[in-house]
Amino acid sequence: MAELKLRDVAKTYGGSVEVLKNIDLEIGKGELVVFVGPSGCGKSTLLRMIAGLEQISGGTLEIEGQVVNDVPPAQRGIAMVFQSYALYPHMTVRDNMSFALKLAKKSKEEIDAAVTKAARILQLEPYLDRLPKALSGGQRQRVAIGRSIVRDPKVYLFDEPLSNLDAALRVATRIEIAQLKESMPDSTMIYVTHDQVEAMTLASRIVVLANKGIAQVGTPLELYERPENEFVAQFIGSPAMNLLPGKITGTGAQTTVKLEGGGVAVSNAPSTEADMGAAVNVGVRPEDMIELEAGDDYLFEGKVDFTESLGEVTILYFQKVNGADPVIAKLPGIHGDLRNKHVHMTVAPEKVQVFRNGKSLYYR
Ligand SMILES: Nc1ncnc2c1ncn2[C@@H]1O[C@H](COP(=O)(O)OP(=O)(O)OP(=O)(O)O)[C@@H](O)[C@H]1O
Repeated sequence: MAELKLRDVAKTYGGSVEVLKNIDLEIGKGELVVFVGPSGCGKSTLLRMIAGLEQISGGTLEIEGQVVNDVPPAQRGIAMVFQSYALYPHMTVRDNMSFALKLAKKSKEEIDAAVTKAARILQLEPYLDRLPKALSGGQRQRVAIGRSIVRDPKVYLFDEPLSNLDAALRVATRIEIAQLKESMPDSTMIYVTHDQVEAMTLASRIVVLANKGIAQVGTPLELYERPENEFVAQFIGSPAMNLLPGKITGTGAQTTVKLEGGGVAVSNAPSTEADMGAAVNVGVRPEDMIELEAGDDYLFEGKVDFTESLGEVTILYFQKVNGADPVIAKLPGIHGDLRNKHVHMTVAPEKVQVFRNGKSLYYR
């Protein structure tokens, strides 16, 4: 049974500002689902509605088969971890972690057992008698997580828990969260982030929110390899997927597209005769482009305008054509000065996406 079920959920602020609509989503027990999307798309709003901190304007939210739209936050069996740790500054780590259980009038033995267990999972045992001010940012975030673990919730909600940490600590804490999830395989977690690496590495499934709704739900690799639409194609991955306009010239199990730039793309995405001649965008990830000797069948050719050498990869920005975004290629390793060089590129057919009216041919 799904742990969490959202049916046709909507959110309107002040009776007129519609932020989310038609949200249908099921989250299974033990999943770690990550919400991503552009700023202001409603990620936090959706999380807060699940927590009960925000009224649901339409549709239903079920937790373990029970509609909880009107159930107060404390009775939903949910714990939320915020980006600001919201620890009580005058209480020790142990007291911070015990607080909710004391309020719930649990016995001292129960509280001690829960705190000891959470402290062990989070490696906080050496710090139990310290005040929050004597902890690092990462340790404070672990205490905040510990406060939710002791309550043994059905669902954990994380709202950008790592965004206040510096880069190195973010990586370390991200790995800790992945290990924490592994140590609690039955716990269901929902996680909001801006960070693609967090989404790709932590999620069992990613929910991409855009235009008030869900643009796609899938495993990280499904979203990367088979984006359903141009929005997801360009949102997941960095630099973003190139979109090259063209017309379909061959249909069947493979689709051939003659590109406006002169090249030809062959994709494993299937098409029908009705697609013949249709205007489409061909999607190609910068990292899938392979340099070709001139003269072969190329998908793209252009003059390199600018390069960035990152050591492990070199990013090529091609000269813009007709004011469109520059085409970008990412080549492994270090290259000599490629600026102004005329380069031909190809891409393997299984890596080529074709979008008609913004929607992938793979999803028909
Ligand atoms: N109390 C409110 N009244 C009116 N509009 C609101 C309210 N709270 C949020 N909004 C609007 O709802 C939209 C979604 O906000 P939300 O914070 O959920 O987005 P988000 O995806 O989490 O954004 P970010 O990534 O920037 O944190 C925004 O356009 C925001 O301005």
